[in-house]
Amino acid sequence: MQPEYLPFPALLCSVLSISRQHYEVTLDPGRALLSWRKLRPRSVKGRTRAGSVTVPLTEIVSVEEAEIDGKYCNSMKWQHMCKPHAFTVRYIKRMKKHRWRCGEVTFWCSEEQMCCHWLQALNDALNQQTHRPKHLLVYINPYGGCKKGKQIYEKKVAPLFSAAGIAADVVVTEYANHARDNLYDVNLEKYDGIVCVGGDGMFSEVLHGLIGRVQKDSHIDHNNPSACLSRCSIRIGIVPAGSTDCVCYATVGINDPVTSALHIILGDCQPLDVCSIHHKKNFLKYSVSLLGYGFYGDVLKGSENNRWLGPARYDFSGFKTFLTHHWYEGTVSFQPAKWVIGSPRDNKPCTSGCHVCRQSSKQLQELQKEQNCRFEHSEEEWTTIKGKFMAINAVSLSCACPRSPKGLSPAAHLADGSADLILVRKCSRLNFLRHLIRHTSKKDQFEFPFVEVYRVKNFQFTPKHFEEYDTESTDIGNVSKKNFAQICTDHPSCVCSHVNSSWNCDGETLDQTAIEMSDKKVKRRLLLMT
Ligand SMILES: CCCCCCCCCCCCC/C=C/[C@@H](O)[C@H](COP(=O)(O)O)NC(=O)CCCCC
Ligand SMILES: Nc1ncnc2c1ncn2[C@@H]1O[C@H](COP(=O)(O)OP(=O)(O)O)[C@@H](O)[C@H]1O
Ligand SMILES: [Ca+2]
Repeated sequence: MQPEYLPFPALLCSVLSISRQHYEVTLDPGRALLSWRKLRPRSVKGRTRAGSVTVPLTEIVSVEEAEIDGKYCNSMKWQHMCKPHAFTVRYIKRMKKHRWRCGEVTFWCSEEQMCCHWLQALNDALNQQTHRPKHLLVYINPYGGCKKGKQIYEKKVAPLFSAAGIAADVVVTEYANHARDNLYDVNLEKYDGIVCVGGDGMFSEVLHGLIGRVQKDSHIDHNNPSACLSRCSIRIGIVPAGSTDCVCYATVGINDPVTSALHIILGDCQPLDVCSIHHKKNFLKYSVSLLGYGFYGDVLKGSENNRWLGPARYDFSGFKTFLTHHWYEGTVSFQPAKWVIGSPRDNKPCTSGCHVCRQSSKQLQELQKEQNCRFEHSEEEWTTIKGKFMAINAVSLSCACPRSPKGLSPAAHLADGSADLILVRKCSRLNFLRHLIRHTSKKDQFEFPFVEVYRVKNFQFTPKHFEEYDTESTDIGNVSKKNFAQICTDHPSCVCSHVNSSWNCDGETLDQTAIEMSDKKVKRRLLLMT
């Protein structure tokens, strides 16, 4: 049978076979769809099965000529054909809860010419997807999460990359910060994207390497809190293999390596807010997920010696930290993010293509143009709150993760240029437990008199003992440490070890407790391939 073909990109329609059944197969370049429909639908219990499948061309993973083994050639079915020809299409199958799988279908053609024509048309359609990566640099942390990063990549991700014709240069890290250091030397122009196989800590390492490298190449001093950073044009993809995986979960909706690999193959792209943390004029770190003092800082500190427990170290340490029930005194000051159109109390989570992010970042860009990027000098009011806190959390995204599917701030936006600042004031142990439990249910965790949440563009925190013993010295950390040591010597029986907590910055402990965080957006935005 001759295909009704017209020159590409006209519609292509043929009768082909799938598993010995005849199907009408249509490639509609105008609507960017590939569909197949059974020609003789079978009746099951009196009902006719539709037997029709439609796949957007943007969701085709690969197209290749099928291997035809002897079994098929000798089968009765194909004896009437002098030589059967077939091609296989791999495509995205959407499952429940944002999970993706790779579906596969082999179409059998009666003639070689027809098969070639279909292969040509489908490959032309795939070649038009120019945003798809062809060459990736992959960093695997073999010690993250359950120590299965290498296995996950080799078994679940590499075969998909290879089927999609993606070349990957793989580096299995040998020490912490190996990937970060490597990114300063590597020829980035060779790659369309970087993939990190690991958790939030590993993502943060790659992010620091990439942002740092780009700033170094552009001679930008990241120690200057008001400097406008150069934009990174290369994307980072995450294959989840860590303990929390909240960057992956909050962007993709699930922490599943196959789903992430498929998003990477399609070249999906999600901008992400990145904030920078400084202590006086010294750059400390960037953060994309949680910057937490008090409860989450203590959970992280307590988990460090129990890394052998894998992801369970956080549960163990979380339980112990909850029992100790420490609160910390200090001053938080912040400026609200006035350009945003959403609020942390909204009830819609941010998803890909979110209009709140689009609108907010448009308004932010206009504001930045007006202010010529000098955010720190804007005249807007600072709100100052002095108090005793169980936890101070600043999140640039929801921080949804398997432990808390809606996250620390369910309505936080991935790319609106703001962070949500959550203040949990000193409260009873029972009340704190009620607040924590709400993270695991649909109930509002902010609906307590001791919890406040603000959408901010920046904030500063000074622990009480820094306020009292701070000097004008630039080396504030050392001066305050000295003073702090003195308090402890003066009061051997006091609870000084509990006077200060530490900051948990995307799973890393910061050396400083007095910090300034600013969320400059747009210029610091990375493209995240998830
Ligand atoms: C009684 C039930 C209480 C349940 C409370 C659940 C609250 C969970 C909130 C989780 C927030 C996670 C924020 C993410 C932080 C990550 O960046 C960080 C590093 O991740 P990784 O590199 O993958 O290890 N993870 C953490 O700091 C762990 C926090 C765990 C808190 C229990
Ligand atoms: N080969 C390695 N050995 C030890 N630590 C490493 C190695 N590679 C990366 N790291 C560090 O491990 C930390 C945690 O990694 P991550 O993948 O986030 O695991 P987890 O989610 O279990 O914390 C990161 O801060 C990263 O810098
Ligand atoms: Ca945000």
